[in-house]
Amino acid sequence: MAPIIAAHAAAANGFVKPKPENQPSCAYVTFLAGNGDYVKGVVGLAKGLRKVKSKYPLVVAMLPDVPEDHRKILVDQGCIVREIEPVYPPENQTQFAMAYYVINYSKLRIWEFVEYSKMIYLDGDIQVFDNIDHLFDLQRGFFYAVMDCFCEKTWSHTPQYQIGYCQQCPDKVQWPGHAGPKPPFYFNAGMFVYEPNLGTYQDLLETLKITPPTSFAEQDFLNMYFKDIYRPIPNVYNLVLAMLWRHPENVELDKVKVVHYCAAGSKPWRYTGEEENMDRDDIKMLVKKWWDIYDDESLDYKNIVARDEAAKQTKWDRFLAALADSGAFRFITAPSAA
Ligand SMILES: O=c1ccn([C@@H]2O[C@H](COP(=O)(O)OP(=O)(O)O)[C@@H](O)[C@H]2O)c(=O)[nH]1
Ligand SMILES: OC[C@H]1O[C@H](O[C@@H]2[C@@H](O)[C@H](O)[C@@H](O)[C@H](O)[C@@H]2O)[C@H](O)[C@@H](O)[C@H]1O
Ligand SMILES: [Mn+2]
Repeated sequence: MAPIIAAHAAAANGFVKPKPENQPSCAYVTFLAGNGDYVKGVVGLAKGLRKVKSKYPLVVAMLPDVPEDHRKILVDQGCIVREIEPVYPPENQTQFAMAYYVINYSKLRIWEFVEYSKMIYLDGDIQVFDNIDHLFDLQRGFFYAVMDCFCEKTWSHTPQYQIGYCQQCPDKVQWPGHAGPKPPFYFNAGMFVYEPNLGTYQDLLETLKITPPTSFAEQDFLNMYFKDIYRPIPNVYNLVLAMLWRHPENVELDKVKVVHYCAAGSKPWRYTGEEENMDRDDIKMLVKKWWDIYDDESLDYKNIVARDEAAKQTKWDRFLAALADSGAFRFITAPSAA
């Protein structure tokens, strides 16, 4: 099994470094492109992070093709919007697993956000159901993400799929010697813990110019680029939904902290239940959990701010009342100016 770095175990054995004072800031970051309905995903993510009481803001790396009204929706939900320019791979004949994956190379712009010392990237089709702020305490200098699964037909073009090998169950079908070296651990790029850095950012863009694009676009590219410092973290931090029917033995649903709605037909905001596997009870439950947060008005930023203001005012009123009761000060009513 991969040398999984379990964040909680890491904390237990002192692996997590104590936070120095004045630690530069951290933030969550997601990516939004187009005028479609992914904006709902980002609203859901912003509200989900608030529901789990995360201490950190959500930054949205936004392409210019996102309409102004979508931008306003996200600002009104407390998101920090950062406009980015698209990043395109070199000219190619590649058939991406999904045609729109070509825009996903623009995710690389988030390495330029050096006002943050560490960030957690989350796809817009991800929801955080338990607080994962502790991942910001993982040791610096590594790239943390959850291992992907090779069993969906989206992988049918790969030797792993043709051999029947998957890193999620490496003992089930061993990697055969005749197929060359066993592939290194491969992560799903829907969620990762990384450190923005201008040198890395420039090198990423330069390296991309000479890297032929492949089926999973920027996910393949990031796996190649970070393979020497990639450290797997437990599946609970990014449940790729296909795991539910491909590796149920690796999933304890009540322990899952982050759900990635990446299986075909599973995007909650356009869920019909008609695609393969979408009529499963666990899928229906997870889609409902997403909608429960999305529809919860108490999690809207404006209501949270209003509630915090009211709480502050109540505290101040109590303080003044206690001061008055203590007789420490006599409140003299000012003579009427009239
Ligand atoms: O029209 C689009 C397609 C994708 N995305 C962003 O790109 C990410 C990666 O795409 P997607 O999640 O659909 O890929 P999957 O994880 O399903 O393969 C999404 O989560 C969004 O954050 C977007 O904003 N608009
Ligand atoms: O642009 C490539 C995308 O590749 C990944 O999605 C895939 C991958 O996970 C496959 O392994 C699954 O089979 C498939 O369902 C899923 O859509 C990332 O989730 C996404 O953020 C993005 O990087
Ligand atoms: Mn996704």
